Amino acid sequence: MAEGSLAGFASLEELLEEYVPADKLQQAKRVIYGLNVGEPVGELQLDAGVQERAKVMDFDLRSALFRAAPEQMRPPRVVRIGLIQNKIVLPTTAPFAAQAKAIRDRVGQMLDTAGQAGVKVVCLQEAWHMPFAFCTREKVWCEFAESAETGESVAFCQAAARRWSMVVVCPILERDCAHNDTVWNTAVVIGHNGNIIGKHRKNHIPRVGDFNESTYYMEGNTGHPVFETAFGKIAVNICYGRHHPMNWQAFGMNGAELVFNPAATVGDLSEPLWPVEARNAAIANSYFVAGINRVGTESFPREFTSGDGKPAHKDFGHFYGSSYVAAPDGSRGPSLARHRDGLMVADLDLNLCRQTKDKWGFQMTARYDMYADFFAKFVKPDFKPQVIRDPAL
Ligand SMILES: NC(=O)NCCC(=O)O
Repeated sequence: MAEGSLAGFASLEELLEEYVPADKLQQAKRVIYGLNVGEPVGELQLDAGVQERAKVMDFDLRSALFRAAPEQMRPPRVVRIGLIQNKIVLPTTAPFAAQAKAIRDRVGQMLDTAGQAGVKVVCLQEAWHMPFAFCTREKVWCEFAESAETGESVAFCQAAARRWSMVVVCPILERDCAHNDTVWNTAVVIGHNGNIIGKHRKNHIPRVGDFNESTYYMEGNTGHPVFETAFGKIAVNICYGRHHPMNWQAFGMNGAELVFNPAATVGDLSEPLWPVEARNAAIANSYFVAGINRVGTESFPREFTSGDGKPAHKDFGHFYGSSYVAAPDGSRGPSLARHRDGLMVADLDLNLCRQTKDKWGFQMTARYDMYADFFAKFVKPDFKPQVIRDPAL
């Protein structure tokens, strides 16, 4: 059985396809994956050359096609997006520069395949240019941090953006030299001309399990920016920020049509949450969400503990990949493999965002003023929870 697979399968879809008879599978999928404009989410016919590259370069290649209803007053606004999940290439004991270069070389293969497939906006996984060493609490890993403006990984993505006229979302460990060498967890958004449009710093920093990230960086100070690109209004909610509904909501209120969630999370902690959270955010905020999770198991040279009673160990556990796209109408596409590098290519008709708003009206039934009032009270030291006690107790 392939290491890191789901009981020998690349994904839950593959497992279901093997065991559920075709007529019943259709019904099961309708309930589990939803319908997009009344139909199962489609698949793209990707170029044979693109498929061949994925085979030769040994990465998973999957696709999804999300439609919107035709409108009389607006043409369709279809954008082709790409999600890339990747393992580290060299062991974490290798020289740091060699590790970083090997990852760039590997991700470059998938970025170029995305470009060849006609992708116009691509997003990489959280801190894609390095091992996710934040479990260790060792400060040596800060050496991987780089400038969001001039860093090597950013320059590498800028070159890919120029080569393919493609927006690239490049999540890095950032070193802000202009502010006294401060370290941040940041996504740099690169325009299709290779220019830097802006950056977003991770808003919510985990303190759960081995995710000892607060040893390295603080909560971000960039708010909830939406980046207006040539291909749509996009935002980035970095990993653990997906557990915070208001974080998602603020990106939506600033006008996002597509929110990427570059992540690094492991099976034991969050696998059952993963298929729910991006999809729920897409539904609640009437925008598309693309979740990209790291893949593979990364072992570190020295043992660490996280104060949770577990014996000292050298790895986080398995990063389960399973990147996917969810649509505002509640439908979702297939997952990339749980155990392999992968590229997801998806066509999204962004008209579906406004159509869903018009149908469900969440933006008009949200009662923002009521909640603004509640939160204003909640953050005051004299806040008293509104609890009405059963007088019979
Ligand atoms: N990278 C990161 O924030 N991971 C936290 C774990 C999780 O949110 O599943």
